[in-house]
Amino acid sequence: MDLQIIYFTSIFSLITFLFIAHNIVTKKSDPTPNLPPGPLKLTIIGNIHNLIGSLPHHKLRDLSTKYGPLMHLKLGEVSTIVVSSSEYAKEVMKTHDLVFSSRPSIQASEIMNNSLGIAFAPYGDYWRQLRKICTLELLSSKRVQSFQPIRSEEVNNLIKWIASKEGSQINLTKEVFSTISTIISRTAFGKKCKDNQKFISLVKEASKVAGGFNLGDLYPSYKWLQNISGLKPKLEKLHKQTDKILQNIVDEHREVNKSRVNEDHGVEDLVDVLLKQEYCLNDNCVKAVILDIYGAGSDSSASTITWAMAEMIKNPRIIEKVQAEVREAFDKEIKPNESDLDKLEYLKYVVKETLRLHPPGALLLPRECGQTCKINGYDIPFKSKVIVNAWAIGRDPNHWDDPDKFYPERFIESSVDYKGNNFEFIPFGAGRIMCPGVMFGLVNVEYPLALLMYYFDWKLSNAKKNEDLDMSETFGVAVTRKDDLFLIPITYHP
Ligand code: HEM
Repeated sequence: MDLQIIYFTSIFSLITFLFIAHNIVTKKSDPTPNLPPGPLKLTIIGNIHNLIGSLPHHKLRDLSTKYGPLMHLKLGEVSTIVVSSSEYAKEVMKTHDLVFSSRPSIQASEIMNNSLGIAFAPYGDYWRQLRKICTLELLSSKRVQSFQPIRSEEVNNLIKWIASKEGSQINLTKEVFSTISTIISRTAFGKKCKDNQKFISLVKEASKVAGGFNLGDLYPSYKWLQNISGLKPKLEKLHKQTDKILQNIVDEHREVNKSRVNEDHGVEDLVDVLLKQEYCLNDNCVKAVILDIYGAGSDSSASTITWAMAEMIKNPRIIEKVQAEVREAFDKEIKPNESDLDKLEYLKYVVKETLRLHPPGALLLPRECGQTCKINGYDIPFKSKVIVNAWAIGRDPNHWDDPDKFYPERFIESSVDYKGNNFEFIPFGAGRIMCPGVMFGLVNVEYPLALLMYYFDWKLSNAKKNEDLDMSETFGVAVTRKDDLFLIPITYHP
C-alpha cells in the first residue's frame, strides 16, 4: 500500500513538474513574436526568390518601399532584419549598438581564417584588444601620416605611367586598383615582400568568390550544402596560397626584426607593429588582421576613386570646378603634397557625394542580434542577421533633395560628416564596429584624385557624350562599376 502511494505520488509529481516546465519553456519562447513586416515566406527558401533579378541593395530598397524601413525576411533558414532608414539605422547602431555589435559567422571568412581578424571576431575581449590595436597603433593619424612617402611614391608612379600614355586609351579602373592595393600592401608588410603582386591577385580572386550570397550561409544547419556549393574547395585553395605568403611575411619580419633598423623609408610596416604588441597575438591572428586590413582597405578606396572620376566625367561642370581648385592650390607648389589636401574643399565635397551615392559597402558588413530586443514595438529575434542598406539610406528622399543627383554643393555649410553621427550618411558605418580606417581611406582616395585632376584633362575613349557614361554597378565585396572606366588622358601644362 505504502509503495503504491509513493508510486502514484511520484508519477503525479513528475507530471506536474513536466506541465510547469512545459509552460515555462513555451512562455519563454513566444511562438508568435511580433516581427517587422515583410513579404510572404515560402517553405524552405523563405524570401530568397524576392532577391532574384537585380542587385541586392536595389532589390532590398524596392522591397522596403513596400514593407517599410524595418523589414523582416527569411533568407533560407536565416531570420534577417533589413534596415533602410536613418531613423532605424540609429536604433541599431546607436540606441542598441551593444546588442548588434557582433558579425554573423560567414563561411568564407571562416575558411579564410578571418574570424581571428577584427571584422569577424566575435564581440568580446579579443575583439576589443584588436580594435584598440587597430585604432591606436595601426590606423592612428600618426601612423597614416607616416605612410605618406609610400603613398606619394606609388601615386607618382601612376601619374608618370599615365603621362607616358598621353592621348591613348587607358583602363583607369585597373590602374587605380593596382596603385591602391600596392599602397595598402606596402603599408601592411613592406616593400621587400616578393609575393606582393601574387598576394594582391589571390585576395582579388577570393573577394570575387566570396562576394554575394552563398548557399552555405543561407542554410547553416545543412553543412553538406557548404560542400556542394563549390565555394568551399575554391576558398580553401585560395586560403592555402594566401596563408603561405602571409606566413613567409611574418617569418621574414621576425627574422629581420632581430637585427635591423627598419628599411622601408625608415617606416615600420603594420606587421612590425603587430609583432611588437604586448597583447600576445599568435601568427594566425597577425595574418588574419593583415588580411582584414588589406581586404577592407583596397577595393573600397579604389572603387571610390573610380566612381568619383566617373561622376566628374559625367558632369563637366564639376570636373572643371575641381580642376580649377586643385590647379590653383598646386600651381604655386614645387610638388603637390598631401598637406595641401586641406585646401581642397570642393574636392572633399566631391568625395563625400561619391560616398553618398556609391558607398562601396552598400549593405555595410552584416551584424548579428546578440539578444532578443524590441525596436519600435517589433521583436528582433536573437541571432537574426541585420543588414543596413547604407546605399538606400544615402538616397532617401526624406533626407536628401533630388537624391539621385550628383551634387557636391549639397555639403557646403552642412555639418554632415563621416563620424557615424549622421545616420542619413553612413558610408563607413557607425557605432562601435564602424570602419576604423576612415582617415586612411580618405587620404588614399583624396590624394590620388587630386593628382589625377591636377596633371590631366580627361576624355571619354569612345565617341559617347560625357553625360551618357554608363553608371551600372556590380555587387561583390565592394559595389564597383560594372564596366571598367576607360579614359584618355591629356597632360595639363601650367
Ligand atoms: C573609402 C574607403 C572605405 C570605406 C568606404 C570603408 C567602409 C567600411 C564599412 C562600411 C565598414 C563596416 C562598418 C559597419 O558595419 O558599421 C568597414 C569596416 C572596416 N574597415 Fe573600412 N572602409 C574604407 C577603408 C578602409 C581602410 C583603408 C581600412 C584599413 C586600412 C579599413 C578597415 C576596416 C576594418 C578593419 C573594418 C572592420 C571593423 C570592425 O568590424 O570592427 N577600411 N569599412
